[in-house]
Amino acid sequence: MPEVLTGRKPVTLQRLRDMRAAGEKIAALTCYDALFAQVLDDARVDCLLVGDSLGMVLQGHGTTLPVTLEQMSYHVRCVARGNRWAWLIGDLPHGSYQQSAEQALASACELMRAGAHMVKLEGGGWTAATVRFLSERGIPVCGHLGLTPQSVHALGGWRVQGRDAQEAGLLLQHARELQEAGAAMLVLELVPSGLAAQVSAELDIPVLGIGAGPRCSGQVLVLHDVLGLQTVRTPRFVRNFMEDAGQIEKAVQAYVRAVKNGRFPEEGVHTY
Ligand SMILES: Nc1nc(=O)c2c([nH]1)NC[C@@H]1CN(c3ccc(C(=O)N[C@@H](CCC(=O)O)C(=O)O)cc3)CN21
Ligand SMILES: CC(C)C(=O)C(=O)O
Ligand SMILES: [Mg+2]
Repeated sequence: MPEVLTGRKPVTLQRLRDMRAAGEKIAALTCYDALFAQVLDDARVDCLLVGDSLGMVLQGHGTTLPVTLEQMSYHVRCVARGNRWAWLIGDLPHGSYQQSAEQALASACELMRAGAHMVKLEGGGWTAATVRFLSERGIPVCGHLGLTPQSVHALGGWRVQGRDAQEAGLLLQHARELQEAGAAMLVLELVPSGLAAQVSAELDIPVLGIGAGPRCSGQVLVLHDVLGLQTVRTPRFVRNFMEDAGQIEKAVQAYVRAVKNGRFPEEGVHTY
C-alpha cells in the first residue's frame, strides 16, 4: 500500500538516531533475498543487513572469508527489490576495503549502486581513516567491533572479545574513534554485556548488538538462526523464535516485538 494509506515512512538514518535518543529499540535482521526482504519489511524490521554471513549460511563455507564483492552486490540487489521501508545495510566483504580508502570507496559505491543505504566494515584503529573517507563523501558507514568474523583466523576462533580490562579499553577507544571519524552506526558482536552497555551509553550513534547483551540501541541476528535453521552449533546469543510461532511471518513479528519491549536478549541467558 502507498504511504498515504499506511502512514508508514521509510526508515532513515535520522529516524534511527531519533529511536536511539527516545530509547526505542532498533530491530535488525540479516537478509539475503527479495522474498525474505518482503517478509521482514512487512513485519516492520527496522534494518535489513545483507551480511557476508551469507558465505556460511547460503554458500556452506566455514567462514565469511570467501565471499566476494560481486556476490554481495548481487544479494544487495535482490534484497533492495523486495524491500520498501527498511534501512538497508550492505557488508563490505573481506578484501574489498582493506587495501586503501580508495579501494573501500569503489567497493562501497558498488553496493550503493546495488541499492544499499549504508555499508558496514569490520575492525578498529586503522578503519577510522577509511570511515572518514567514505563518510565525508556521503556514504553512511556502520562500524563493526568485537568478534569480527573476517579476522577469525587472527582472533583464534569464534571467541568473546573484550573480556579483560586491556581488551575492553581498546574496544572502547576504537568505538570512540569510529564515531569521531563519522561512523553513523556500530555493530558490537560477541562482547560482554557490561562492556557493550558502556560503549552504547558513551556513544551518540545507534549501537546494534549481536551477543552483546540487552543494553544496546538495538539488536541484529542472522535470520536463519531466528527461524531455528542451523547448520552449525547454535551460539548462546541466538533465540529460535520459530518454536513458539510456528510460522515464518509470526516468528519474525515475535522477534521484532521481543526486541522492542526488551525481552530479547535476556541477561544471563543470551549474554556473556
Ligand atoms: N548462522 C550464523 N549465525 C551467526 O551469528 C554468525 C554466522 N552464521 N556466521 C558468521 C558469524 C559467526 N558467528 C559466531 C559463530 C560461533 C559462535 C560461538 O560458538 N560462540 C561461543 C562463544 C565462545 C566463548 O565463550 O568465547 C558460544 O558458545 O556462543 C559465535 C558467533 C556469528 N556469525
Ligand atoms: C552478524 C552480522 C553483524 C554480520 O556482520 C553478518 O551477518 O555478516
Ligand atoms: Mg558480516
